[in-house]
Amino acid sequence: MSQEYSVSEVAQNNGHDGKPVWIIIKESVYDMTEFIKEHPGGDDSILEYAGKDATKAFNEVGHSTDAIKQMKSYKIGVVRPEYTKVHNRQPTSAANGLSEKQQQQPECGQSEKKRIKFFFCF
Ligand code: HEM
Repeated sequence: MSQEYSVSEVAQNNGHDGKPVWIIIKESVYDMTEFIKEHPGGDDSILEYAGKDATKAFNEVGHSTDAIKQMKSYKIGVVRPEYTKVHNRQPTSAANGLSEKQQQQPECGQSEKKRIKFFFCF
């Protein structure tokens, strides 16, 4: 089983005062301390998200499949399930500027109860 970290534990590892540089991408926690020196996108782009959720930024760059494979080497664990539950299948949205309303919006056709919303989705 993967090591679990709370969001506040991750936040403490923000690269300040010689601390490691951890980031969250999807529900996974990555230790970027060594990798920032060799990251082709520069250290700044990662340091900006040290201790935070970088999912949106990571996706927006459109990283190659090689980059995605490379991520495995830096994964140290996952974010505690409470985080995933609270953010309702969008565990990484909190630090990415989505409003509460956006975070709560269900995807279309997810469940029986939400089927009624189907019509509003198209
Ligand atoms: C485990 C995490 C990460 C890995 C393994 C990784 C790896 C890479 C690799 C291999 C490239 C070269 C281009 C490619 O193959 O796609 C790249 C480029 C880049 N990455 Fe990352 N990256 C990570 C996280 C991030 C994050 C969090 C950001 C935040 C914005 C970021 C921003 C960039 C940028 C701006 C480039 C340059 C794109 C370009 O020149 O077109 N990366 N990254």
